[in-house]
Amino acid sequence: MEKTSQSPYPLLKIAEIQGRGRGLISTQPLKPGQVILKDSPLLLYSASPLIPSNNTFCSNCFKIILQSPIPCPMCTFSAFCTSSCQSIALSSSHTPWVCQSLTQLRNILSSHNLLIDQQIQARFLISAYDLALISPSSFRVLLSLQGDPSFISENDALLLHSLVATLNPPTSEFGFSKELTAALLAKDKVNAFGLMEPFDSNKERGVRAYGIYPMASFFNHDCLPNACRFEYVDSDVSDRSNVDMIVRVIHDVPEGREICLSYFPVNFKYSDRQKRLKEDYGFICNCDRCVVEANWSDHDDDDAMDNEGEENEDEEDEVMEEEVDDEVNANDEVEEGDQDFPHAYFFMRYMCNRENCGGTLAPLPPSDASLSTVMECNVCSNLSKCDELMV
Ligand SMILES: C[S@@+](CC[C@H](N)C(=O)[O-])C[C@H]1O[C@@H](n2cnc3c(N)ncnc32)[C@H](O)[C@@H]1O
Repeated sequence: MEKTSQSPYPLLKIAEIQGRGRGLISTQPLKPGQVILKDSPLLLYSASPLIPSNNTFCSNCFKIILQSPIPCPMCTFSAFCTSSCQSIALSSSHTPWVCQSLTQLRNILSSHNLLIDQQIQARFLISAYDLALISPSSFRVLLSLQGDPSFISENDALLLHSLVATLNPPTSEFGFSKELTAALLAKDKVNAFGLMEPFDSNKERGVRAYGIYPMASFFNHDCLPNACRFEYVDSDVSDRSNVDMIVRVIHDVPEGREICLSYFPVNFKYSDRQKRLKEDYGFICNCDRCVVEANWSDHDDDDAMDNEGEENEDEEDEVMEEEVDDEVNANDEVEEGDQDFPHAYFFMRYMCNRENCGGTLAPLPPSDASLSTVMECNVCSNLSKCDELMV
C-alpha cells in the first residue's frame, strides 16, 4: 500500500492498493460492530421502470408513502411523503427539467422499445445531468469515481445519449457529449448501490432505488468481507438520513487493514461470484476464499454449497445489490477447521440462518467500552444473541 491521501472520515483512509485501484484502510484498531461510515448519496434514482410508474414511494427520499401523498405540481407520475420532501425535490432531484424529461421519456417509450435496464439507465443519466447543474462540486466527485467507459456497450451508450439529447439537457460547465454520457454510465455500473426493499421470505427482494455514495464507492470487494452495510430506507426520520448508508465492521479489524464489503450476498458459489465480478466489475477475484475454492471441482462446490435452487440464469446487471440466491446456508453442516472448507467459521458465525435471507450478521455497535453480543442481519434485520449462534 502506498500513496495515501487525506480522508474526511477519521476511521478510514483512502489508499492505492496494488492491483485493486483505491481502497479503504482502517486508521486504528476497530471493534466488532463499530460504525465506520455513514455516507449520504451524491445522487439517488428510482429503480422502477418508467412505465408503469410507481408512486408508492416518495420521489425524494424513497420512503414508502403511508399517508396521503403530496403530488408533484407538474406531473402525475411522482409524489412525495411530505411537503418538505416535495420542496427539497423541486430544487434538487425533481427539478422542472427532470420532471419534464421523465414525462417526455414516457411518451417516447410508446414508439421506442427500451429495455427495463435501459429505462433505469436513462433515469440515472437524467439525475446525473441534473446534478451537473445543481451541484457542480458533487458532479465533480461523481466524475472522480472509478469507471471505465470501454466497459459500457457502445450501442447502449449511443442509444441512451441520443435519447437524453432529445430532452434538451441543461447547459452546465461540464457540457453534454457522448463521451461524458459513456463515462457517467461507467461510473454508475461499478459504483451504484441498490437500496433494497424490506426482506420478505416469500418473494425475491427487489431494488427500490439506486444510490451513488462518495465514500462507500471506495470499498473494494472481498468474498469474506470484514464489514457490511446496513440501510434503513423506511425508517421514521424527517431529514432524508433514511437513505444514508451505514457500514459496520463484522469483527475486530487491526489498524492498517483494508476494509472490504461483499458486492453480493456471501453465499454465492465460486463460479457465480467470479462471473459476476468479471462481467459487472471487470476483475478476477483472488481473495483467500477464492484461492481455496478455485481448487474445488464443481462436485465439491455443489456438495459444500448445498444448492437448493437452480442457478439464476437471467441475472440482471444490477449493481451491489443484496440478491438472494440459494447457495451456502448458515445451517449447512460445515465444521470449523474443515480442510475442504476453511471458511466454515465465517458462515457459522456471520451468516443469517433465516430461510431465503442470505444476509450477513454484524454485532450492534459497541456502547461505551462494552461490545454487544447481539447480532443484526443486514438483510432481514433479525436480531440474535451471538452466544446462541456459537452453540
Ligand atoms: C466500487 S469501485 C471500488 C474502488 C476502486 N478500487 C477505486 O479505485 O475507486 C469497484 C472497482 O474496484 C475494483 N475492485 C474492487 N474490488 C476488487 C478486488 N477484490 N480485486 C481487484 N479489483 C477490485 C474493480 O475495478 C471494481 O470495478
